[in-house]
Amino acid sequence: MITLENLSKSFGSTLAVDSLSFEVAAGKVTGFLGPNGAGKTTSMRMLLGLDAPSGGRALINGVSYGQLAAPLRTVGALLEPRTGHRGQRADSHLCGLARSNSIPVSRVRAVLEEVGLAEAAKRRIGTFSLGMRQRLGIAAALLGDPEVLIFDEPVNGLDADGVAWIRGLMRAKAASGATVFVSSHLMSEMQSTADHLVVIGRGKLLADESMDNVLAASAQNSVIVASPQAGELATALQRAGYTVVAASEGRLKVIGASPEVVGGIAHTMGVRVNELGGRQASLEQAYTELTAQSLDYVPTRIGESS
Ligand SMILES: Nc1ncnc2c1ncn2[C@@H]1O[C@H](COP(=O)(O)OP(=O)(O)OP(=O)(O)O)[C@@H](O)[C@H]1O
Repeated sequence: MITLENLSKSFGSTLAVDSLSFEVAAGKVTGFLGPNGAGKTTSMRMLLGLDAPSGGRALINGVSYGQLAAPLRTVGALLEPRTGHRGQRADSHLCGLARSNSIPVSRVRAVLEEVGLAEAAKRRIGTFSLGMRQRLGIAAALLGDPEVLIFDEPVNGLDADGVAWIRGLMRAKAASGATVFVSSHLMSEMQSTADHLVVIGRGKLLADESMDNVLAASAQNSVIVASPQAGELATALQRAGYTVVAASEGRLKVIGASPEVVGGIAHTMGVRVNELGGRQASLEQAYTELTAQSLDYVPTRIGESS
C-alpha cells in the first residue's frame, strides 16, 4: 500500500506538490492523472526517496523508502526509460542490481523471460530500441518480486504491442495482489487499464475515485431516446433542467441524464418510448471536465492563493 500524508514539495518559489493526501490500495491498478506540471513525477520521486518532501510524508507499506530494509524487494519503479550503461549487457546490468540488493541471481533469467528479453540477454543496452529499454526497466522493477509497482508514463513511445503488453502486465500484477500505481497521459489506455484514479492539478488533489465513479460523474453522460411524441418529451425534459439536443433519425439526446430519469419522466407523462439507451462519457471527457481549471499550468508561487 502507498500512503501520502499532506505531502508537499517546493522548488524555490514553485509549489510543485501541495499538501497531497491519498492512499493507493493493493490488488488494483490505480491511475495517476493530471496535466503537464501537475506534480505527478515529483510525487513519485518522493515516494522513492529521490526527492525529499518539503512537508508531510510519502510511505510505502507504512514506512518511508529510506526505512525499507530491502527496497527492491518491496517496491519496483520505472521512472525513466534509460537504465544501465549503454556498453553493458542486459543480464550483467540486472545481475549487478540483484547482487547489490541481496536478490538471488536466478531472478535475472526469470525477469528477462517475463518481459520478453530472454533472447537479448547478452546484447549491449546501447543497441536496444526504446521499447526494449522500457522492457529492461520493467525487468529491473520486477527483479525483487515486489508487492508495490510505481510506473511513470510506462507506455511513452511504445508501439501497440508494447502498450498492450504493459497493460496485461499491470492487470496481472494487480490481480495477484500487487499495488500498481501508474501515471499516463493516454486516457483511452488508462480507461482500459485502471480500476481507480487519483487526479491532481497544480499539485492538489482533484479526485480520488473508482473509474466507475469518475465516469458516472461526467456531465457528458447522456441518454438517446426515440419517441413518436419527441417534441412533448423534449419540453418536459428541458423543464426538468436537462439539455436536449437533436440526435440522428429524429431521436433526442439528453445530456447529463440517466435512462431511469428519462424513462421515468416519459412514464409520468404517458409518452410512448420506442428506444432508450445510455451513452457513457469517455475518460477523456470526464478528465477534461475534472481538470478544466488546472490546465495551462502556471506554478503556484508560495504565498499566493491558487
Ligand atoms: N528539480 C526541479 N527543479 C525545479 N522545478 C521542478 C523540478 N522538478 C519539477 N519541477 C517543477 O515542479 C512542477 C511539477 O513537475 P512534475 O514533473 O512533477 O509534473 P508532472 O505532473 O509529472 O508533469 P508531466 O505530466 O509534464 O510529466 C513543474 O512546475 C516543474 O517545472
